[in-house]
Amino acid sequence: MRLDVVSIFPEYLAPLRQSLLGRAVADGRIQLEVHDLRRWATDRHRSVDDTPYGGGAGMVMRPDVWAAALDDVAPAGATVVVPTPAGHPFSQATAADLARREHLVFACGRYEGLDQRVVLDAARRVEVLELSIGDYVLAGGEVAALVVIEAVTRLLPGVLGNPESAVTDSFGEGSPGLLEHPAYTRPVEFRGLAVPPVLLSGNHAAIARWRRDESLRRTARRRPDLVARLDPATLDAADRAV
Ligand SMILES: Nc1cc(-c2ccc3cc[nH]c3c2)n[nH]1
Repeated sequence: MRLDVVSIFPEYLAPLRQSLLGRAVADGRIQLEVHDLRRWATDRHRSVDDTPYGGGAGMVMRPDVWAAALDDVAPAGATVVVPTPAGHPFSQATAADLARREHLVFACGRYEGLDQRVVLDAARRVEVLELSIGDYVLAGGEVAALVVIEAVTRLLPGVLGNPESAVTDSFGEGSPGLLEHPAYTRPVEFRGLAVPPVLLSGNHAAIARWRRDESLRRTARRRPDLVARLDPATLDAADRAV
């Protein structure tokens, strides 16, 4: 997979060169290039924004600068991801879809965002996805791009340390729509708090049952919206007894 990220704060994307992802980039399993949007600015002040038509607070990012950048960075076949609070909700399913693509280009806005014609123009030749990572407002698209890139690249074979956890995590394909059960490690007692005895029993069926029950309980308590979306066909009699 190739990743290109365009931003006026390229140093915001430095975390992409850390940890497991950084190792995948360093050894070429993932190609990553971060671009400073000002490279495509045309005036001597290298400006990238202007006042909004129709008035209102803040500045809007100029279409000419962004279009020139995407013309260079997003060839036919690339998928352009534009983080925005007004985007389609980003989900694990979206991450799985993006993980199957060859080339992702992230257009990270600042100020009040990109002139909408940047999206309209790019959509004439490549797929453009406007994505929201949640119903809260950030100061720019860089952090959202980091979130999407991490969620996507951890699904790529050979990037994540333990491929199994990509399945068993909350929202993983192994338990679609359920929150992950609690996890424990040594010591067996910590500050007066014990590990649930079933986890020490060696009874794998009982452990699996306990974990499933905990996932169901946790999901019912914290995310009733997910319970409402559960496919009843995926629940067995023991699930229904929780
Ligand atoms: N889900 C979410 C995305 C954003 C976001 C994305 C891009 C820009 C550009 C300027 N402010 C931005 C905010 N906030 N919250």
